[in-house]
Amino acid sequence: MRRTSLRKTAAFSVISAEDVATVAQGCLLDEVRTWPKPGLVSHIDTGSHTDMTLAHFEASALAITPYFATLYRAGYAGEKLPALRSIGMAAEKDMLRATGGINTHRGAIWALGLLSAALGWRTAQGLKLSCCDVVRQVWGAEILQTTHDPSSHGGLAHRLYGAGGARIEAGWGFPIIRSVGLPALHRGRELSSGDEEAARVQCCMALIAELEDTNILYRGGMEGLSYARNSAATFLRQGGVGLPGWRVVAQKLHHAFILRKISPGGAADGLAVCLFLERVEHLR
Ligand SMILES: CC(C)(COP(=O)(O)OP(=O)(O)OC[C@H]1O[C@@H](n2cnc3c(N)ncnc32)[C@H](O[C@H]2O[C@H](COP(=O)(O)OP(=O)(O)OP(=O)(O)O)[C@@H](O)[C@H]2O)[C@@H]1O)[C@@H](O)C(=O)NCCC(=O)NCCS
Ligand SMILES: Nc1ncnc2[nH]cnc12
Repeated sequence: MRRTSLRKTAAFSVISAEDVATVAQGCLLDEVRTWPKPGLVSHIDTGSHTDMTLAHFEASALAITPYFATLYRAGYAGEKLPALRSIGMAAEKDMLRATGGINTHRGAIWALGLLSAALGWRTAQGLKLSCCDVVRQVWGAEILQTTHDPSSHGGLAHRLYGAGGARIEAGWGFPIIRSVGLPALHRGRELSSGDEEAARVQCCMALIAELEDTNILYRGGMEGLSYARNSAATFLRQGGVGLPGWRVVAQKLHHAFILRKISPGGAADGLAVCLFLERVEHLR
């Protein structure tokens, strides 16, 4: 396919399918290469996980990259949700093949996949809508109607705790990403005088404090979720990455999550989504 260069319109940039895929890959790699994120895998350690390492995330990110371009093209062609879902499921299969059966990026395929499709849709329509609004307006109703697989971890969290998880966030146009994640990323830069890793930690903590993360619910129940939210909120209240010695505080929290074996996979995906939105919408 012909590669188009970035071209700015009055409100949003036009970005090619290949560029979207490259940006998505960069965001996934930046997410995993952020430390300390409580309970999560990074280049330093494997957090609460005994089955996944940085290498799994890198292999997975490489394997799923082409699907973001495919989803962009599907959005450009005006495809409905079922067509996007079959591409997303093929991406999940390749992820599992690359990781030897480990779920590294299921939530990221979902969110970044829908947003990639939204960028394609918006380019084709020439409309000045944010890609989060495109997801909500074009596919939101269908997304909110999809039923939970009762055997999935998300399905279990929905049945036991009524958690909406990744579907609700996407169906409503990523409200927590927009109202919590992106402002925290910007605030993190201010607090740390532009330290990008610190900004990513601030963003991840803010998302942990707000999201109803089905990974935490699955492993730690409601008690685990309350603990995770409260402790991340305390970190932020105490000054977040603006606090002198914040890395030591964040590292302690990381170890506390590891002791409880909880892992905020939804917040990790949310961090990648915030980076993606900044980069494709040129918010920064
Ligand atoms: C519609 C789906 C989202 C269905 O998924 P599911 O029913 O599982 O729904 P959720 O649990 O809500 O979400 C799936 C993943 O999304 C991440 N997530 C969790 N909470 C939230 C939240 N509140 N908001 C947004 N996103 C959230 C999370 O993904 C991350 O964690 C995974 C790693 O977790 P890990 O701890 O290793 O857990 P497991 O391996 O599962 O178990 P154990 O280790 O504990 O044993 C990793 O994937 C991260 O990305 C949730 O897991 C959707 O997935 C679906 O239908 N997909 C099909 C394809 C499709 O339709 N695509 C559309 C076009 S792209
Ligand atoms: N860095 C990470 N660690 C564990 N689960 C994740 N899901 C997405 N990113 C993750």
